[in-house]
Amino acid sequence: MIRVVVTGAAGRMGREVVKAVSRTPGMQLVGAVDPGHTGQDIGLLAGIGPLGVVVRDDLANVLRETEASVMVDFTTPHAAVANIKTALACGVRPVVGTTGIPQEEIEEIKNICREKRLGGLIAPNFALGAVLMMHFAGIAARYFPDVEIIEYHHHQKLDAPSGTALQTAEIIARSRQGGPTGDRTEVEKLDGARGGNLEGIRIHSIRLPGFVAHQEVIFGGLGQTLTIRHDSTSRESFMPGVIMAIKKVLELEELVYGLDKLIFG
Ligand SMILES: NC(=O)C1=CN([C@@H]2O[C@H](COP(=O)(O)OP(=O)(O)OC[C@H]3O[C@@H](n4cnc5c(N)ncnc54)[C@H](OP(=O)(O)O)[C@@H]3O)[C@@H](O)[C@H]2O)C=CC1
Ligand SMILES: O=C(O)C1=N[C@H](C(=O)O)C[C@H](O)C1
Repeated sequence: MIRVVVTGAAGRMGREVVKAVSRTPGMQLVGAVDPGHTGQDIGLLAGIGPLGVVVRDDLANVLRETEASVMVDFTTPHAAVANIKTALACGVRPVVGTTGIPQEEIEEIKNICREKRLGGLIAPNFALGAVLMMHFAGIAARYFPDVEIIEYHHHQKLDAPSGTALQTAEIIARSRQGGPTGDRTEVEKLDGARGGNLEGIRIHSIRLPGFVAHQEVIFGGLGQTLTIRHDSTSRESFMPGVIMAIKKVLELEELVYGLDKLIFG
């Protein structure tokens, strides 16, 4: 039985993880941490009826008392870094979906995992379709060096651009030969009109009610465009990836970044 603690358990993603873990054979939800909801039954918060797991705010004690083997974190960048370090100190493997964690923190976490020979996973997107979108974008970039990314998210998202857009741009930058074609002499008449710029790849972030998580990667060529689009229409889309990561992290002895490494090797 894989014993799982969820941090950020009362949040939009945390509640979905609570439901998914609770209905997965071979897994047991043993703890829930979310400081704003202490004392409440997490099953009731997640809308699946009482589970007898009460939300707490003392992660280290929860991890030790429950003898957890995996912690799943969907919180904020600052909280996630502290939670991951607490988990590793307790010998618990982190599976992390929180985006916006600074690169230097990821490097430090990598070192802790290596020293302790403990596996961990940080993935900016757990939806299989999004992982494939990034993979296909990497292939297309070999043939189409001109590309821009548009990502669309719900209006309560804290970070921009999304972690997925950043990972997509990094994959494209590694895959394409050189930068965009031609000289650009454009003038930005309104600050930000051309979006963010990661290694010459423009990223545009839309935030509106009505969206969950969506992205288009648009390649432009001579007389043609190629658009690769992924839509998460519900947060259930992330759950098969989260469940897969909980199982696979037990076999890892280092920190892995990106679900693609577990899927494609
Ligand atoms: N990798 C992926 O596939 C996906 C990643 N995400 C990422 O997951 C993160 C969370 O998203 P979402 O669920 O929408 O956000 P929410 O704001 O709905 O949930 C975050 C929860 O974490 C709680 N929290 C804050 N600090 C702590 C702490 N120290 N310990 C435990 N819980 C804490 C918050 O409480 P309070 O509100 O009281 O502060 C809140 O309940 C974001 O970074 C988002 O980008 C989202 C979807 C998919
Ligand atoms: O905040 C979200 O909702 C999402 N965040 C992740 C990201 O930043 O890429 C994954 C997905 O896009 C949903």
